[in-house]
This record gives sequence, C-alpha cells and structure tokens, in this order.
Amino acid sequence: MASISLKGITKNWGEAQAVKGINFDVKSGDFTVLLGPSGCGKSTTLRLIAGLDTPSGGSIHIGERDVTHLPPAQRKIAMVFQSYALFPHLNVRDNILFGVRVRKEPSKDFESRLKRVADILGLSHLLDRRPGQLSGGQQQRVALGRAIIADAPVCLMDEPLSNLDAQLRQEMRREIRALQQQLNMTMIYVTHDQTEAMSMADQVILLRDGKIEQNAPPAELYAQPASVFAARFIGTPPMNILPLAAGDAGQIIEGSSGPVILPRADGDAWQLGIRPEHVRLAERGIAARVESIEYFGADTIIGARIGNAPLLARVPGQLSLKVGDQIQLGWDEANQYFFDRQSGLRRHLA
Ligand SMILES: Nc1ncnc2c1ncn2[C@@H]1O[C@H](COP(=O)(O)OP(=O)(O)OP(=O)(O)O)[C@@H](O)[C@H]1O
Repeated sequence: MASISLKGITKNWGEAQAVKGINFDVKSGDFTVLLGPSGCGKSTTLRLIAGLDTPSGGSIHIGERDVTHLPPAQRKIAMVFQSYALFPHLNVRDNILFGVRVRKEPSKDFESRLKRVADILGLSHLLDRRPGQLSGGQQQRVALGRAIIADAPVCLMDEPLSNLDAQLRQEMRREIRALQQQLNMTMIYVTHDQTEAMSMADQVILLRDGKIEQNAPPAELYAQPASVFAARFIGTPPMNILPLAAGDAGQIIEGSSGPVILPRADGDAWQLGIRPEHVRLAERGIAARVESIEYFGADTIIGARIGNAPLLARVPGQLSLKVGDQIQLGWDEANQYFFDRQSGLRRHLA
C-alpha cells in the first residue's frame, strides 16, 4: 500500500491557474475525497496525481517515490472514470483483463485473478456479455473490476457514479467503500456531491477555486466548518447564514439547556450560522413568519423569514402549520456558528 503526498502543486492552463499551490497528504489505506463545486480543480488535481497531466509547479510523491515526472504506467495507479471507458466490442472478461494484458504482466494467474475479481463484484455470470448488454450499475462494476484486478496500491476515481440513478448510486457507494476497505487500497475519489463525500471518506479535501478551503474528516467538516463556504457546502439543506444587526445583541431565544443570548455584534462585521436541523419551534424564541412547508415523511422543512432574513428549519414529523403563520424559533447556543462577514472565516466569540 502507499501514501500520497502533494507539495505546492500548481497547474496553469495558459493564463488561467486551475490549481493554486495545494498541499495534502493521504495516508496509506485511507479513502480521501476531493470535493467542491464545478470548476474548482478536482479533476485537474486527480489527473496530475495519475500523470495524465504535468503540474506547472510542485511535487507529487507516492510512497517514497517522487512520481512528479513519471509517466502514468510507472505510477502503479488504477483509475476509474465517469464514462467507465469500457470497450464496446470486448466482452466483460476482456474488458477487465485489458489493462493487465496491455502491461504485459505474466499471464499465468490471469484466470484466478479474474475469478476472484468477478466473484467480489458479482460479475461471474456476465463474463461473456458486452457492455451494451449490461445495466449502468453492471458496467460500473466492470470498470471497478478493471481497476482492482491491477492490484495497484492506489486507486483514483473521478465521479464514478454520476451516470447512475439515485438508488443505485447509494448501493454502489457502499460497495466501493467496502471494496476499498477489504482490499486496503489508498483511494482518492472526486465528487461534487457532499453526501457521497460525507458517507464514504476518511478525509475530505474541500476545494474552492483551485485552493483547499478545508481538509478534515467528515464529522469535523460538519461540526467545525472553517468558513461560510465550508458550512454551506456540507449539510442538506445548507446552513442558514443570518446577518446580525447590532440591535440583535442581547436578544433572548429559547434553548433546551436554558436561554440563548445572542452576543454583541460589533457593527455588522459578522454573521450567525445555524444548521436547519438545529432549529426548533419554541415557546419563547425569535419571531418568524412561515413562507413554505415541505413534508418529507420523516421530517418537514419549514421555510421561514426572520425580519428580512430567510431561514430553513428541518423538524421531525409532520406539522399542522400553514403559510403565513407566525411562529417562534429557537436553537441551542452550542449549535451557533459565527463568521466574519468580510472574509467568511469562522470566528470564535467568547
Ligand atoms: N485541458 C484544459 N485546458 C484548459 N483549461 C482547463 C483544462 N482542463 C480544465 N481546465 C479548467 O481548469 C479549471 C478546473 O477544471 P477541473 O476540470 O479540474 O474542475 P472540476 O472541479 O473537476 O470541475 P467539474 O466538477 O465540473 O468536473 C476549470 O476552470 C477548467 O475550465
């Protein structure tokens, strides 16, 4: 198995800089997700690690080896793309074996390796079919099979599930995570889907405009977001960000462990963040007007407005509320976050 280390990596495309000097380490056997919005540099970073593109600056190590200038074939990496990149004219068996054959690996144990991989992925009965005769999920498994038969210590995946429907995506998430753990692969996985990142990763690297916004395990990213950007990228619906006017200071709202007093705002320099799942209906809280109600079975999302500020609350069960109702909202002090209005960075207020 192998660790991965990126130091000061940049990538320029002409005038534009897609990756702006990023540093991170991936521990051997860990599942790391590169997460971020479209165009933030996720795929470019992955392609640099794979050797499909060359960095403009910085270095990449896999294990002890400096691979910055090595061609892809010498990096001992398996890669799975969004498109699966299967050959339509080859059957499943030949698609899976393609890479090991091209690399001219000794052929004596091909059959036993193929059998093992097909068993793991539930493809044994499909080996003679062509990709066109398979479902999306089965094609995805063939692409995975091709990656894991290589026995490469590092596996890179770029949005491998985006062509699948929601239910299959959930199933495949669990399968990929289980496989990665079973085979103890070092995995770097690109996605823009925060639920994928949260449910699969040991480490999430959140990218924004070619830079790392935050690098943390999922639970820390959720509980300790470094900025408004990180806070709103994780969680469904995203964290509410409320502007606080100086006059809000000292306002008392109800928390389960006693009243919450909003701290003094220095001018309008900061904002209050509160996650929808932490907002409750209260007896004595902040007055709000109901603007929308969405019922999801297990919970209901109330769209409300406090003064001019919109706020979403996710509360359990079904409610007998209607649009236009006046309600009171509260939350616990421990669940409040404060952010600098200018920089968007988290501030810890005494
Ligand atoms: N071959 C290229 N030539 C020029 N610019 C490129 C090239 N590849 C990527 N870029 C630019 O680099 C930036 C980062 O692109 P990248 O594909 O890494 O983003 P991403 O985060 O993977 O986005 P997405 O989720 O949409 O795939 C974008 O502005 C993109 O337009």
